[in-house]
Amino acid sequence: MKVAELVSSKILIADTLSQFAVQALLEEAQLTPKPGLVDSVGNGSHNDLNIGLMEKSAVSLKSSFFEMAMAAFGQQPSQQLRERLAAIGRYGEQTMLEATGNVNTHKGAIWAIGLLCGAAASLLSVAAGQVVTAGQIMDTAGKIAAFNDRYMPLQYTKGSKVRNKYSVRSAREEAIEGFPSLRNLALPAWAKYCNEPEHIIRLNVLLTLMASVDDTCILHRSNMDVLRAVKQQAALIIRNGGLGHAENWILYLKLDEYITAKWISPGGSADLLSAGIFLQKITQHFKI
Ligand SMILES: CC(C)(COP(=O)(O)OP(=O)(O)OC[C@H]1O[C@@H](n2cnc3c(N)ncnc32)[C@H](O[C@H]2O[C@H](COP(=O)(O)OP(=O)(O)OP(=O)(O)O)[C@@H](O)[C@H]2O)[C@@H]1O)[C@@H](O)C(=O)NCCC(=O)NCCS
Ligand SMILES: Nc1ncnc2[nH]cnc12
Repeated sequence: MKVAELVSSKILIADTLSQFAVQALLEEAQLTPKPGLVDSVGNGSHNDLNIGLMEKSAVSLKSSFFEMAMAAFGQQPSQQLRERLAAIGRYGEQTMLEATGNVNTHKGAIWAIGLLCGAAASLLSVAAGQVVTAGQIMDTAGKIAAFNDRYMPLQYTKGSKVRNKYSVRSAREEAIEGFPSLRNLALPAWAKYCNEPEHIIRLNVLLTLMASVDDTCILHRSNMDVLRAVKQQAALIIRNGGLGHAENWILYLKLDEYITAKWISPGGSADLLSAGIFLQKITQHFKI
């Protein structure tokens, strides 16, 4: 392949990946109704968020995802790649805060989708016609995340406060372990409910994640008992066959009432849902 062709194919792939990333964020935000989360009809347990802000945030992140894909082309997982993606990720966080007037809309999603975007670009640049699976993308993302970022500023984040208090799998471990919640729960749930309408599949995937994820957003605003109660209620709906069954909407309504009463938000599960939508788009488009 000539240099000009190579550069334009890289740009095309990076553009496609970053478009998919933004679409995944938009589709997660617009999925309705979601308990405690912003959706098309309400702001969930958030005084400072709304659907317009979520959409603005998603669109603002396009160039950051594009840069992450470009940075990863032709690269194997390495400390250098980890640090490059981290610098772009921090720039993305800044861009998000500027777009939203300082409200955190997508920090967890920038992390998860940013790593997956870089991993996909890295694999697509060497695969040239070979099969690349969602599993390989998650493995590669995990390997990148496992490298140390020497330039990470010391921040006392909500996640770090929760990690000091409880032994949990937060956003950090989720990525380093190669996204077990996506791999073992979300993607199998997609396959299991594949004959349902798309919005029901996605709500069932969200519930599947909520039944298991140690969501530091929930833990930071409440405690382990509340997280356990959320997990149990979400798991019950899934055990009963999910939201394709009309009678389970009563349980979903109860879960929503509980989440609203406790004023909590499953933001970590929402991020993993958008990461799952992103992987689905990649695998469908690149037929991998
Ligand atoms: C490694 C980082 C993810 C930082 O992690 P850490 O845990 O230290 O930091 P947090 O600031 O707490 O952010 C983590 C966000 O990840 C989401 N999340 C939570 N639990 C999980 C989980 N178990 N698995 C996966 N993901 C999870 C969650 O994001 C969503 O919630 C956000 C709203 O959160 P917040 O504002 O904190 O809470 P609210 O209650 O809404 O606020 P108030 O209204 O009360 O004020 C929302 O944004 C969702 O996205 C957590 O917030 C990583 O970010 C990092 O190191 N970044 C540096 C750059 C980098 O290295 N990038 C690499 C390449 S991209
Ligand atoms: N829809 C949503 N509402 C609130 N926080 C979120 N974080 C990610 N998606 C979210």
